[in-house]
Amino acid sequence: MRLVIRQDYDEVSDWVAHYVKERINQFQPSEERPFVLGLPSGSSPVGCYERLSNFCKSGQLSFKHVVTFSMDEYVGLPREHSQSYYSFLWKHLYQHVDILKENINILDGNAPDLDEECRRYEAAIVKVGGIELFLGGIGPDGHIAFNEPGSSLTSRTRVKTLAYETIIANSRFFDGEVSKVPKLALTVGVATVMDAREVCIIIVGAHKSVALAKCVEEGVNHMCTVSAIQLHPKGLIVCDEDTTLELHVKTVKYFKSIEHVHQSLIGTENLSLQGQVLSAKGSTSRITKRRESDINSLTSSYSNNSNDNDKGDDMDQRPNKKKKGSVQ
Ligand SMILES: N[C@@H]1[C@@H](O)[C@H](O)[C@@H](COP(=O)(O)O)O[C@@H]1O
Repeated sequence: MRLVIRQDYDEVSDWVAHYVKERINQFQPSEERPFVLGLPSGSSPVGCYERLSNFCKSGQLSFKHVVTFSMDEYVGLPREHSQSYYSFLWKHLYQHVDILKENINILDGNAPDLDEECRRYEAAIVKVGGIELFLGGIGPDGHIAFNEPGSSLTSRTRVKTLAYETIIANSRFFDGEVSKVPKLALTVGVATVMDAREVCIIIVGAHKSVALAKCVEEGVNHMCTVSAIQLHPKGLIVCDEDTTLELHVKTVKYFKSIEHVHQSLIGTENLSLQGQVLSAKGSTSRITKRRESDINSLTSSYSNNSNDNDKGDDMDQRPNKKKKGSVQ
C-alpha cells in the first residue's frame, strides 16, 4: 500500500485528479475496451471532480469511453433531491464531462426490489469486465462507501442500515437535522471495492485522523472497513497533513521517505519533493506550485507499478535499469 501525503485539500485534489487523468489516458480506452471507474460521493472528491471537469474542458481528458459505477446511494430519497448521490455526481462531475449517459451506473435507492437492484449492480460490474480503478472516500469511523463498522470484509452490494455516527456526520447536508437523514442506504460491498484492479482512497481532515491511523498502523479489521485495503496489491491512500495527526512520526517519515526515493528515481526530487522535505522538518512553507508535467510523470510512474512498497517495484523505475534476460 502507498500513502501519499500532501499539504492540504487542494494539493490532495490536484494529485488525485492528475493520477486519474494519467490512468485513463494511459489506458487508451475505446468503445470496445472502456476504462471502468468507481466513484465516491461526499466532500472529499469534490476538488478532484472539479479538476477532472477542467481537464475535459481543456481537452486533456475525455470520458467518452469511461464507464462509471458510483459507490452508494440513500434509500428512499428521490433522485432529484439535492442530497441524493445521483444529484451529487451530476452536479459535480457528469454534467461537466463528455460521459455518455448509458455509461453511468448509479444504484437506484428507489428500486421496487432493493435486493434485486444490488444483484443487478454486481452483475453489471462483472459484465464490463470489472472495475479498473475504484476511487473512494471514508467516514470518520473508517467506513468505506456505506460499509459501516462490523460489515463483512467479503461483502457485496447490498442494503445497509447506517450507523448513528454516520447519520450525525451526514446531517450537515440535511440542514443539520438528524431526522432528515435517511437511515438506510445501498452500498457496494468491501469486496466489490477490493475486487477493483486498483483502489485509491482520498482521506482529508483531522476528524479522520484516527481512522487513518487504524487503517495504516493497525491490522485488517471489520470495525474499520477501509483497512481491507492492506490486502490489496494496488492500494493507494492520498491524505493531507492534518489527517496524519494520529499517525506515529516514524510512519509519516517512512511513507514520505518512500516517496522521496521514488521521486528521486524519476528525477523530480527538486520539485514536489522539496515541499515534503521542508514540511517533514517542521517548516510551514507551502509546497511551491508544481509544473503539471512533473505531476504527470510522477503519477504515471505510480500507476505503472504495484502500489506496495516492495523495493523491486520501486527499483524498476530506474531509467537505465537493465531488464532481466535482456541483451546487454
Ligand atoms: N457513504 C458516504 C461515503 O461514500 C463517503 O466517502 C463518506 C465521506 O464523506 P466526506 O467526503 O463528505 O467526508 O460519507 C458517506 O458516509
